[in-house]
Amino acid sequence: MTTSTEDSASAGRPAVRGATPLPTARVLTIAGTDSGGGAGVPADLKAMMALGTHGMCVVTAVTAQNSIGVQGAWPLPVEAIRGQFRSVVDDIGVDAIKTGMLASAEIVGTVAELLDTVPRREDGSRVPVVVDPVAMSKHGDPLLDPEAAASVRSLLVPRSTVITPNLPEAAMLTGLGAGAPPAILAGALLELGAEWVLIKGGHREGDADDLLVSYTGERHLFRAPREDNTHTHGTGCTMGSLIAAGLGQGLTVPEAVGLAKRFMMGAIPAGYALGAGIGPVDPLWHLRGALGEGGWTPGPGLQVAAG
Ligand SMILES: Nc1ncnc2c1ncn2[C@@H]1O[C@H](COP(=O)(O)OP(=O)(O)O)[C@@H](O)[C@H]1O
Ligand SMILES: Cc1ncc(COP(=O)(O)O)c(N)n1
Repeated sequence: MTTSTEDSASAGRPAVRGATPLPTARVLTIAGTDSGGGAGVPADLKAMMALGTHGMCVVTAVTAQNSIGVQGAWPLPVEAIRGQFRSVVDDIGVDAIKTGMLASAEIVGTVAELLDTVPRREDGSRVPVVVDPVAMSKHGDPLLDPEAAASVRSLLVPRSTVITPNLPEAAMLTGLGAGAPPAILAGALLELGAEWVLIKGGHREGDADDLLVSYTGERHLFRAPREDNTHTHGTGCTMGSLIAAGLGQGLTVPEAVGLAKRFMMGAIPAGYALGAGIGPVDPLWHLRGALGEGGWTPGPGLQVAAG
């Protein structure tokens, strides 16, 4: 989208100089909201924007949530989920999709059905789908009905390009203990039909290493030291959305995970205190320096000419 001062349609209006580059990809999150702004849809949209993509959302559930916990959760009727999805996909289109909190077996089934309606890309390949199998908040509050785990396993895992469980989620989906080695957990998820599995290391002891494996036997270990910051609300949502943003821009799965992991190493130390509990990770950490001491000033790409 470029705005030209010569454009006759803009005659008489203030001229906007400098082209605003088109976002490089349209990325959709299908997830729950977090009224506290730290996880779920707000985190996803911030992360998608952080990598320069256009973020969009299909809200599955509304949560009353803050730094202390989840005080309430209201799944939306499936018609509302179908309606949002059709609005986005049928007009705007999508280059990558990420799923987060899906709340119930009925919603998981609806989302699986909707994913099958996404048009293929020009080269005939499927639009990549990142499945973050959100089951519980950092405070330990449930975000998925226990009986819905079976639907995630049978309907969503086989439709994923990459599934990104933390250790407890991997244990829930495989029936193995959270103490099982990441390679064993990943192998069991590949058997359920995932193309790629990323076992995240946020919940383990020691370093925050993440293991990525593919059904073809490719294996990558993304190593990172554990940051001594308790303000990690939204890390999983942010990571999944960054991966989707990378895939939407044409990166391979290992490239997108590598980019996301490097980006998280800036976002996690920048997590900040908010409320009395766990504050949010900061997907926009890289903009902070640019804001300057005196507050925001227009950058060179956005200059509004006088009159
Ligand atoms: N304290 C930490 N230091 C460094 N990396 C972390 C930390 N906590 C989480 N991560 C990383 O953040 C990403 C999200 O993981 P995780 O926190 O396990 O997800 P979730 O929010 O789903 O539980 C992973 O790359 C993980 O390794
Ligand atoms: C709506 C919603 N989606 C996902 C999470 C998980 O995020 P976290 O594990 O950081 O609490 C959450 N708390 N709320």
